[in-house]
Amino acid sequence: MIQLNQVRKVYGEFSLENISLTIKNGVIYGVVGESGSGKSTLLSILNLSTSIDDGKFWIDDVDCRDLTRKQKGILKQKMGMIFQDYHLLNNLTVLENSHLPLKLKGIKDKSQALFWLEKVGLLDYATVYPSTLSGGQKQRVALARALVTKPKYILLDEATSALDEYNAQLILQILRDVHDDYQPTIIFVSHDLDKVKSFCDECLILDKGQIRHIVEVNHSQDEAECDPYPTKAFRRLSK
Ligand SMILES: Nc1ncnc2c1ncn2[C@@H]1O[C@H](COP(=O)(O)OP(=O)(O)OP(=O)(O)O)[C@@H](O)[C@H]1O
Repeated sequence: MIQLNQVRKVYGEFSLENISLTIKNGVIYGVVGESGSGKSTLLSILNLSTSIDDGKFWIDDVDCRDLTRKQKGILKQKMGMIFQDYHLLNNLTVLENSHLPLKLKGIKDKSQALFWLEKVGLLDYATVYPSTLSGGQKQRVALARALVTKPKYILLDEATSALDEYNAQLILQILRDVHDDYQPTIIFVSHDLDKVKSFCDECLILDKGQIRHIVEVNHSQDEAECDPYPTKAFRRLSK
């Protein structure tokens, strides 16, 4: 479980303020908001890449404010991350990129990396280098790399935004299958409201660095039957 209590992060004129939330184990949690609302900043806090300026923050009951390098490493091993710009290593092949998180754990066996490359439809590309791939293919390699350790937390920063609808749906379907398989917690940052509404169980709406609303998404409920405030907020954001 992830808990934030009154978290604050300041970047010059911009600040994330009063961020208090609980992300329960196994939930698919959306973070949505306009450009510059602080979505990536929040994700990089959750990913332990950015320190907080104030407030409290726990992952699995571990206080994340003053972690040693070793403690951070242990928590990070529970995470698989997809970055907005993929973060693939261009000097490694597709297979080596996908295998990297296992290699860092001392696991030489590449069978899991091959398994995930097949899942994302890129087995034929195992020996090529990322620079020769399309954006959608790079994103699928990033997905294979994020999933190869079977992480407890899967963090996705605009993982589908740069993709055509076919590739976006492919990635979402793989994530749904993974979620059905072992119920990881998935944190899905996006400005695409339709995808957040169809994919997530719960959704945080960020507005200028502050929580505007936390919405439980009821997939069986018609929008007209939903609480009018979040519906309005969704509409405003979708303009
Ligand atoms: N490392 C950094 N150093 C300085 N300012 C930063 C840093 N990271 C983010 N910011 C600032 O924080 C604000 C929020 O940025 P952030 O990337 O979190 O927003 P976002 O909602 O993810 O936007 P987008 O949808 O465009 O990716 C912006 O004003 C940005 O310039």
